[in-house]
Amino acid sequence: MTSTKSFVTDYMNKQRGLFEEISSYVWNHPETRFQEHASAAFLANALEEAGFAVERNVAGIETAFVGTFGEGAPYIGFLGEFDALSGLSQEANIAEQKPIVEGGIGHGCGHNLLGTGALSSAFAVKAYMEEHNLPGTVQFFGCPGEEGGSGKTFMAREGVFDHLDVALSWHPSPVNSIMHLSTLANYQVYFQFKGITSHAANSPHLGRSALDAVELMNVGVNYLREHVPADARMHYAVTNTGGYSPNVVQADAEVLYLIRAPKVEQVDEIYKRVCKVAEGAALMTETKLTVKFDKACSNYEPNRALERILHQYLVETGAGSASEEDQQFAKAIWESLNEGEQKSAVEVLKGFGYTGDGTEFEGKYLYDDVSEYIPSDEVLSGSTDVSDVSWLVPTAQCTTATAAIGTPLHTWQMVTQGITPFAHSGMLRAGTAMALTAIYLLENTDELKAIKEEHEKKREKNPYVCPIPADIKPSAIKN
Ligand SMILES: Nc1ccc(C(=O)N[C@@H](CCC(=O)O)C(=O)O)cc1
Repeated sequence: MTSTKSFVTDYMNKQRGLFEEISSYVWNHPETRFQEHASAAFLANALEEAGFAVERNVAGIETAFVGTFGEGAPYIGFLGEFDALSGLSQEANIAEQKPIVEGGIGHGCGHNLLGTGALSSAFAVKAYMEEHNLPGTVQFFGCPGEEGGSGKTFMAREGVFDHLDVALSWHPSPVNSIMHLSTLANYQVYFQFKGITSHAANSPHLGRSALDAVELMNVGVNYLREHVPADARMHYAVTNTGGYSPNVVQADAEVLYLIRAPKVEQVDEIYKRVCKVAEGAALMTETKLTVKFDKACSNYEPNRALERILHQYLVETGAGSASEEDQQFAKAIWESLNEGEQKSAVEVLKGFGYTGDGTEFEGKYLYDDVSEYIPSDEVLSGSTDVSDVSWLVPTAQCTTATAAIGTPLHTWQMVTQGITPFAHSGMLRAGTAMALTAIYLLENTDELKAIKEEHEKKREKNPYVCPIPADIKPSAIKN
């Protein structure tokens, strides 16, 4: 074992209790986008107690913060998330669906681990820098509202990441791998229709139905679906149906669209066509349309030179080992998955960058290896606001096994596995691999050259333009 590796692993082992406490606190205080007040405060206070200078209210967002240690270049940033999802409240450590709060919030994407794992890297790098008098700056970015909010894209718009030399992050999953796939860019937009109320039986001819407009818009978009690129996605949620009275013509209705495609330009083209469909619906129903842009994010741009280094340290960190109890729980989780979920297990792993064919999982419920790194141009059918950072700064992400093979994101199974010893071990392996990568770059600043060259070559032809218009502010959701 190299002395750097033993320094970082010893640090993680000594501080494991603290990191488990932070991750468990965030898990126990699930909060949706831009309302993560308890989680953000807990993480920011932990940074301060560890000796970081903390700036709160970053980019005008109450739950965004940055912790900084050191001075001058190079600047290494760790990206941490901590938001949860509505409708996913779930008790911990049981293999059956059981909400803590009926209809409540839960950590269905493992962001309690994500934020704490990135924090553990920042802490370990600071400790190493102090011990070895290493110059440079390490920063932890507290990034709120990843789920449906694109917090980082708003932060990117305000220039929060501009000075960084590299950014590192990770995501909990069932596999140990580099996340080398690109992701879908997206726009999220509200379409609001305003009509005229009337008695639905007595004077229906006087009413103009906003709800009809929403329905007609959705029908129109469902026809449009055939005429967009195959990998584009258009989802919607009706966020206002106009009330609970069928005998009143609904004068106000609203639908929220999430439009995705591999490139921002494609999303923009589809968006303009969706707007035409909405205008058509307003014309048909004689209602007034208001389009309210909510948020957007770009597609992810991987940096292969940085990924290669992160992979090397992920391999060096290893896959760890699971206890008999971890194995038993993972088996019970696998058995709770339906046939479709079990059949999709390998596909789910491939989305996280796993490059094998799944044969080595025979008879296993927990992944016990580190996937080979074979970068590909494939696109993951999902989005992340890490993408906007990746356009500005060379960025790499790893993933570590924190859950049973087959566990899909955004499910109660993901929530219930969020604070197990196995999940915390995975979190600290990601923390270790990212910390080792950062220390390597701080000690070998020449290596930054190739990483930056790769980044700049892409940006020369295609500079970053923030996909969120300048006047749009982050918006929370009602729970
Ligand atoms: N490594 C991952 C990062 C994010 C996600 C994810 O589920 N993201 C949300 C983000 C949605 C949004 O951008 O609003 C999604 O795709 O629906 C999945 C894997």
